[in-house]
Amino acid sequence: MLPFSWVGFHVDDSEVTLNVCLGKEFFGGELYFRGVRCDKHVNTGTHQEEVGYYSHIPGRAVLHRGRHRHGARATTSGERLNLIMWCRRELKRYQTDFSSWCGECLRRKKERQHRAVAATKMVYTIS
Ligand SMILES: O=C(O)CCC(=O)C(=O)O
Ligand SMILES: [Fe+2]
Repeated sequence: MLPFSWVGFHVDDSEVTLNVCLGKEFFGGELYFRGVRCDKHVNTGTHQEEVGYYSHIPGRAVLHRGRHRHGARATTSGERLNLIMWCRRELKRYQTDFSSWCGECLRRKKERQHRAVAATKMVYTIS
């Protein structure tokens, strides 16, 4: 058993993480999620729609992207036992560019597209 009851905010060094709750009886220990990020944007702010929670249930698992920023709240009583599998393809093929998964990259790309469309509309309106 780990000598602490909470896990700080982080991303996993994995492409996909499988987190299986094995038991036992406990209160607390919820996971909180704050959006997928690449290395460049890992410390950027969280948008309201990216806030999510997952309460562990013994016998159930959650599968999430390693780059999905998360942490675990304190287990306030009892004992929580989880099996965590950090999964990725073989090391030499490990994907390090997560920009296509990153919520911040996607948001910025969308903003650029909107600005381009707005600029095009302005050109058509003026001419
Ligand atoms: O305690 C948990 O359920 C999450 C642990 C975790 O995120 C990790 O070990 O990477
Ligand atoms: Fe984790």
